Amino acid sequence: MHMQTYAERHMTNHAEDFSLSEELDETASWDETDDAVSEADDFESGYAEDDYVSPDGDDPEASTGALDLAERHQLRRVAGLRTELEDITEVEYRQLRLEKVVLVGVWTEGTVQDAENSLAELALLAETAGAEVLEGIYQRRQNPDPATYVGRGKVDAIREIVQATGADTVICDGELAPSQLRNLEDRVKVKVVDRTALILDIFAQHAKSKEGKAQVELAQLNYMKQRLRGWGGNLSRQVGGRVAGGAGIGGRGPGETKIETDRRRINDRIAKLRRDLKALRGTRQTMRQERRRNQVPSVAIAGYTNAGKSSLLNRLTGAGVLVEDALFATLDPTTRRTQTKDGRVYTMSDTVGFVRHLPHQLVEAFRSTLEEVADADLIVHVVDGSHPDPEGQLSAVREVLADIGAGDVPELVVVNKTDLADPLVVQRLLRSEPHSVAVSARTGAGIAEAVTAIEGDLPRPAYTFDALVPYARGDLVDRIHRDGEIDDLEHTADGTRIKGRATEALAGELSAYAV
Ligand SMILES: Nc1nc2c(ncn2[C@@H]2O[C@H](COP(=O)(O)OP(=O)(O)OP(=O)(O)O)[C@@H](O)[C@H]2O)c(=O)[nH]1
Ligand SMILES: [Mg+2]
Repeated sequence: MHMQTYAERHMTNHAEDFSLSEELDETASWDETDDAVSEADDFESGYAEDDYVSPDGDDPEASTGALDLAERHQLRRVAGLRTELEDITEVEYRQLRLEKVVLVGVWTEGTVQDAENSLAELALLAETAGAEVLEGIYQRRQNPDPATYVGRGKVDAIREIVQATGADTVICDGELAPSQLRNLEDRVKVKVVDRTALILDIFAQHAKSKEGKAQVELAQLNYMKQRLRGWGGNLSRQVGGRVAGGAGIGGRGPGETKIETDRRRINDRIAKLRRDLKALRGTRQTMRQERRRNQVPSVAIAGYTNAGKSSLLNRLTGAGVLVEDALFATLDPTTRRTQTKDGRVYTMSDTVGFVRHLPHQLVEAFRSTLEEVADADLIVHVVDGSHPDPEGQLSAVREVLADIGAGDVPELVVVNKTDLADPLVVQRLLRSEPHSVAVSARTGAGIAEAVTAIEGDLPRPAYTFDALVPYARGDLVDRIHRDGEIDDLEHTADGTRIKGRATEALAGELSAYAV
């Protein structure tokens, strides 16, 4: 898509229009307090039918393959409106149908450059979700307004921009309280969504596997549950008027009873998704245990979205994973078996990209996927050296890593896109990150060094041995090549004399031939 060019193409900086001196704003708030959802999740009730995910479904490790872009874009248009509950989720999330949007940010700290980067990222997210960005504006304020996010005086200015540009949606650069969304909608007269909803929408569009879809839906429902009442009134107006053409879904007036029903159904659905995910997790754990039993080392490629993680996996293993200039192209982890130069087998996995302020609902829902990162023997942390703020991306990723318990896993920083990046920036990153290499996944520059660094970081087999393996046991020699490390090998009259390191199981078998 439009990575580097967005800002030049579209962005209108209205920071000056919005006076830089903080308006001493009205402090009164006209809205009720945010709804707290008191109902506990009901794990026992729920639907008996098992129509969504089944534990024996997709192999979670199977490659999702190179997914055709056209096919994916089609997915977004297919609305499977099967039940009333799905009506809500589909309409609110999968089918946000953001067409023409105005972006609004509140800039509370950092430099002008930070504020612009943040809005440029929001624009990329919006474009990834399928929207056309008409205008991006931000306001300098000490804090977002508790009632309307931007200062109330500025809400009128936004309404004017919306009217002048013909936008149908306003996207705010943060996570807003339900009341803020409602108040803004009331005053700007079009749909208002926040960054969290936008990211959830992209995930919903991109999820392919059963597990991925279930994880995203769980995150969406948790997000929506807190906003039922907040959005109830506006929902019928928005959906009825704009999306559904006044009929069908939008025809329902979501009264208080309706909201209670919806809430109960959401809780039921959440309970079911959790059960399904637990079953899927079982399959995944079995595989992981299998790997661990055989002591196959694992490498997880992690990093900011669009850093080039999938490109690197392809370059290193020929995996053929989807690569796209879009945010969150990869949602379903792909694992590949590969070998060191001396023949040791290890696995390498691609993972979902991270982003600043990754919605906590997503971190929660994707926890089982992310746990694989925490479980890895090495994290290859890919960072886009050509991005305006690579250091910011490194620390945003490390925050998520710490959050999922991967803070202590050894890390190799791979500065990617050196073909595009400013060499001075690359040098700066290599200096500030002591354990790092620079590569271009596109041209292949630096890949050999990266491989050497990765192989050097793999855990070594724990047991040393010195054995004389008879020629009849060629199978053992093969296994030493695959699972062990060879320091010295010599063909003698009586067999192959090998010194090296092996896993516990292999060392046990070799003890019969110990010298
Ligand atoms: N110029 C250049 N572009 C690259 C390089 N590596 C990746 N890209 C491009 O960057 C974009 C993102 O690459 P991906 O490999 O999909 O990135 P990712 O980190 O897997 O992204 P997500 O899965 O969306 O989080 C694609 O357009 C790639 O072609 C590189 O070394 N140089
Ligand atoms: Mg990817």
